[in-house]
Amino acid sequence: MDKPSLSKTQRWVVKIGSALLTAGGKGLDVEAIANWTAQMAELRQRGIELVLVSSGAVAEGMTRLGWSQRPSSLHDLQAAAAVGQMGLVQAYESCFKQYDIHTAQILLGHDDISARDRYLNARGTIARLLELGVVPVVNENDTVVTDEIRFGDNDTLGALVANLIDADLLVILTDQQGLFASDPRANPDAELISFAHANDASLDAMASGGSGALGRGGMLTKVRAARLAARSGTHTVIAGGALKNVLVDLVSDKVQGTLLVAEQAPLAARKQWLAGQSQMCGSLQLDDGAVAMLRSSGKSLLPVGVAAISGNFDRGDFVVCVDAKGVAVARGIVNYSAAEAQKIIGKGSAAMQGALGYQGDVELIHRDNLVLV
Ligand SMILES: Nc1ncnc2c1ncn2[C@@H]1O[C@H](COP(=O)(O)OP(=O)(O)O)[C@@H](O)[C@H]1O
Ligand SMILES: N[C@@H](CCC(=O)OP(=O)(O)O)C(=O)O
Repeated sequence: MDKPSLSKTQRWVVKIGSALLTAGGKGLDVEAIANWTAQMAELRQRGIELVLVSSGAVAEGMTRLGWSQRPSSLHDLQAAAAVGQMGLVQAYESCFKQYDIHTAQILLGHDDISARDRYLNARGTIARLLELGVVPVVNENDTVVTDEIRFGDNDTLGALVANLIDADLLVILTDQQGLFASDPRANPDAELISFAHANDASLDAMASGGSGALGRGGMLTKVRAARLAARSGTHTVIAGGALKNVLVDLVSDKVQGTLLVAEQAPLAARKQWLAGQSQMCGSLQLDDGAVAMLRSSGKSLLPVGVAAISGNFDRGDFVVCVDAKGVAVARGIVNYSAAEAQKIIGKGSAAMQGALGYQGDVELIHRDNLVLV
């Protein structure tokens, strides 16, 4: 297996864990946050789009509330998270401000990723923030989640965010230098794994040592996150957050930690996932021009190229695109419900707002959500 070069990666999710952020439970490590921020500002200058997934709300809330032991009651945990989240976003906002970079707070729950209309909204909003040069700071929406539906650890959330935005790279910063052949807290001589395939099943046994006192998932959730990220073609680096230049060095392929490689590139992975969907909720009948355009140019499908629709689909559902004879041409995720689509088909972009009563997406199906059949 060849080692991929990270120098051309363009969209990163950086996940910073509780164990690192809170200096072993002594409050937010502001110096460390300033250091990561400086590195991320440099990465932004080099044109890399960044989404930060930051843990630490519960740990910081505990410090602010004077609690020395992690509470077990759900509402205590949620209260601590709500208090601590303020500290987290304040810290990032003031550090990034020194580099004239805006931050944005995004709190996500399970439904925001699994419900298709919310998924499209989260994806669209994050993409827009990245275009605007903003660094979104993501955490789980701890205040409202229940045990059954919480991600729990932010490694999983980081991977889901990487899937959501088709990131090229997920960087998981933690308190160890990477994945070791066994837990270095129990076995100080364990060897650092520098490079492996994300789907290598032997990694699970190495990572089974549990988490530290403040972290949630330990190394196992990081390995599983790498596997999840690989589904959207995202490579993962697990590295020690305290190491000098750990983020910036990645651009020159200096990986100070463990690189877990995905097999496919993000767009190819997304197209394969789209092609594998079989449950279609409706169909769009395209005019000849739109059929030719889709086949030749790979552009997005605009409402103007659709002659008729059938089925009772919602925003975020899968639909099949057919030609005038009913032959399938493409399939994809539609941006409008059937009722809304009915109002805008055949219309140019300028007329859409009048027909809908609001300004929505200009595409009926975005090119990234469309695959030819
Ligand atoms: N094979 C391993 N290699 C490295 N660390 C491991 C391994 N197995 C278990 N761990 C533990 O995982 C911990 C990091 O996970 P965690 O405490 O959840 O931190 P974070 O808050 O950064 O997610 C390390 O402190 C380490 O003790
Ligand atoms: N949402 C939680 C994060 C949970 C957590 O600690 O995750 P992790 O850092 O991955 O072990 C918080 O901000 O406290």
